[in-house]
Amino acid sequence: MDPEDLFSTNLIDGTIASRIERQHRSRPSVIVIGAGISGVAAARSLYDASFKVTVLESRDRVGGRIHTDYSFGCPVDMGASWLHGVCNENPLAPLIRGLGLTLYRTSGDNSVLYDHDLESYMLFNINGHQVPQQTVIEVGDTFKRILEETGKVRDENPDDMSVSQAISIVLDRHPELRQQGLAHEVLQWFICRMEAWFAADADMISLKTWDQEHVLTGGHGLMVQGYDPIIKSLAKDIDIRLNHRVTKISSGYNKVMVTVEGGRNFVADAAIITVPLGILKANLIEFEPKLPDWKVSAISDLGVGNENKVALRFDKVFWPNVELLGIVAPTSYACGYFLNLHKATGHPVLVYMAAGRFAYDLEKLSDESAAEFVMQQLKNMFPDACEPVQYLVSRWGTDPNSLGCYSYDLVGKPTDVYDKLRAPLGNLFFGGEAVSLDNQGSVHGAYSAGVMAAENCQTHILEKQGQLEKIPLVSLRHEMLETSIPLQISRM
Ligand SMILES: Cc1cc2nc3c(=O)[nH]c(=O)nc-3n(C[C@H](O)[C@H](O)[C@H](O)COP(=O)(O)OP(=O)(O)OC[C@H]3O[C@@H](n4cnc5c(N)ncnc54)[C@H](O)[C@@H]3O)c2cc1C
Repeated sequence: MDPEDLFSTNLIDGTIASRIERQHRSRPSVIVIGAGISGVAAARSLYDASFKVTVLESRDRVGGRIHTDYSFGCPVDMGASWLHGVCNENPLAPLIRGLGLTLYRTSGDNSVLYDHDLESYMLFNINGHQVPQQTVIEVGDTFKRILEETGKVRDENPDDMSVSQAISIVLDRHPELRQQGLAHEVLQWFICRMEAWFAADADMISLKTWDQEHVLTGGHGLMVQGYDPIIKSLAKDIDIRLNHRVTKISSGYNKVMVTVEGGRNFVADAAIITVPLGILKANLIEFEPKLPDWKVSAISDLGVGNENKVALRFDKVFWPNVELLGIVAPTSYACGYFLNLHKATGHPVLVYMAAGRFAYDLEKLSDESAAEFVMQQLKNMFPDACEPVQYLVSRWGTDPNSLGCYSYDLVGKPTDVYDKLRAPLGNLFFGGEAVSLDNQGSVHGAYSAGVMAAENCQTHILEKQGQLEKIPLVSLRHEMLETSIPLQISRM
């Protein structure tokens, strides 16, 4: 009998528990909830260490917020697309090297303004007039100055405030930094780019922590072949049950019982929870016993942002050969930009990216209306723009499997929120991007968080079974991938 069937009665009585105990004694078992990068990384580590691993995934695909779509005939990442930190210290570097994947670097180490260098922009106003590059550079410098000045505001104020509040204080103190007319619109565009980094509006972003992230060196690189090969490689041979939406997690008797939609139960020695923070915030999974108050507070004290993409495939390229085509406007909400995938991958694809409240508003439109809206923006810049052959629209904010795109620090976030989020509860362990030690909101952060949760889970189980000394905790597979093959980077 399959161990999970033993629990179809929904009861963990002494008899059943002891039978399960006997079945599992030889090989420790773990259920991983969620088959995003964090879940598959956790599962991979455990599988390579000879644990019995079952991954339960609500969607009909693996990858989660990594979703490389191939319907255009070329890879288009509708979720994560950049590797933040193109360097050997990036935990994903061994995998990327081993799989021979190429990176297109959109910015180097000195890029202050997020994942693009200033020279790769071409900006237009709402009437389609190109913004002189000199204005872009000058306002970019002013924006850096404003951000530096917000550092002083932070030092003076013990209490946290939003980045937009701090910018207002700086502009009141330094009227010479205020911009007028077109320059004001360009400044709003830089704020829009900042908001895209956090996937939240500037009035939601914490002044205390916005620049405190430990960013890896090497700049930012687009995954030319998409992120999907990494997921596929990690997921190879793992028992992943798609269309298994977890509704309840019960822990006790040194066992965890996980219930999926439809009532089927799965049982293991421990579970690793890697569902997005948005799912935990929405209480879509019942915990038995209930999560302690400190865990519930940690879940609510961290923010989840939203970002959406509208990808357009054309049959010819009618736009200039730059990486970003931006639209400046009087407010950051009304600004926008397209990522030119043609420059990075050679395919005639533009990807419009929207973040924060605007990303939620975009989800209120049908796919067709979203594509029309975006095309109108493009036609303002290029009146001769042709219609797209195909389009794709993401809906990360309302997708019941994600409910947001990634976590960010809310104003006034308690300092120990990450420690509390990642803290295990008996035989329940927590992975996912939001519990990453240093790089929340990223793929490599989610990966490391999954590996770390797996290591903690392994140690916990082996300690309980008195086997800690007998089994090595190191996964051989990753050591094998530590080769001297260099990262393949275009646009150095
Ligand atoms: C639009 C967008 C752009 C991004 N850009 C970048 C980028 O360029 N670079 C970067 O580094 N990061 C980027 N990110 C962030 C990155 O994608 C995430 O940090 C990372 O993929 C999260 O991985 P995860 O495993 O923690 O979560 P997920 O990938 O969300 O995995 C969690 C899994 O749990 C599943 N699940 C949910 N509920 C249940 C349930 N009840 N039962 C079972 N399974 C469930 C989900 O379906 C999902 O597969 C972006 C994200 C988005 C959305």
